[in-house]
Amino acid sequence: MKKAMFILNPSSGKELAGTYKDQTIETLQEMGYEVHVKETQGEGDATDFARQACVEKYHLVTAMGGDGTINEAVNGLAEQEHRPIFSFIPLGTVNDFARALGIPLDPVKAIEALKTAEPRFADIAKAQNKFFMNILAVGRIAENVSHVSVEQKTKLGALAYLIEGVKALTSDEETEVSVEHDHGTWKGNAVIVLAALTNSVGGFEKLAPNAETDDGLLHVFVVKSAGIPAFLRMASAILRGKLEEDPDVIVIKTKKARIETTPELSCNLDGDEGCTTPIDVKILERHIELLVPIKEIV
Ligand SMILES: Nc1ncnc2c1ncn2[C@@H]1O[C@H](COP(=O)(O)OP(=O)(O)OP(=O)(O)O)[C@@H](O)[C@H]1O
Repeated sequence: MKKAMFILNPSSGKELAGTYKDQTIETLQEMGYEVHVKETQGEGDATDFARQACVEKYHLVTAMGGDGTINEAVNGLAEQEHRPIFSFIPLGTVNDFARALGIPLDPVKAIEALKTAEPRFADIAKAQNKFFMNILAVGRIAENVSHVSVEQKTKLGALAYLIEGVKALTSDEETEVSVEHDHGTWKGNAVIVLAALTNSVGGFEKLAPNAETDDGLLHVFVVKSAGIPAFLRMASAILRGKLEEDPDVIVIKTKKARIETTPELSCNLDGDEGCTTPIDVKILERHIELLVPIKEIV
């Protein structure tokens, strides 16, 4: 019998994993899997469980939780030789990866959709020794957002970025940035550098409207330091899906990049604090096989 590992984070989102646990187990059993349930207790557990599923040759890993839990599970799968098919039920506050893949944000529907989902390969990326599926953000804004409390982020959502952006622009400290990519090097003062793999970033589904989950590219946006009016104009451009057209935004499509900053800054990976500059980032094309609902179900 095929084996599925079901990893759930009881603390994610509104702590509702318990409510959806039985429905998920039953659904996976109906799909023909012998289900092994693993509940996380803290940081790193989802990574360890996913890695164990690879070593023990599971066929499927299903994770239930927020973007943090999904990211941890992917980090467990990423470097293993045998990688089970991966699926997930979003329970977080932002759920960017689910938005990008058309996985329903309502957990009941997402579980139901598993029954008719089909496997599809998706890119992930590696920044230093960590993997991400959605977004790498480097800059004073990103660093500050990493330190915003979970409660505030839940309450403010994307507004947290706007507030930190205005704060960064009103401080006197400039950040010199260099982005070395497949086609050259960009150097200048910037407030934030984003490397996106999918169209949905921070809940904005139009930040990188052209990014596909399997296009083999990092969609890099360098937001130049051009003053508060320009920053607010760019914030509005993001909402309209027109960031690429802004004169103070540099758009780079590349398979790898080296991002350096002066001063040194920590980055934000899929919403959580990650490595420190200089950062080497590269795409791992179609690296994870995902169960994704067919369009009609969504
Ligand atoms: N049993 C647990 N109790 C408390 N924290 C846990 C537990 N299991 C895992 N964690 C922590 O939860 C973090 C991941 O949370 P996750 O991102 O899934 O939920 P969220 O913060 O509600 O969602 P989002 O990221 O969308 O806001 C992990 O990094 C881990 O440290």
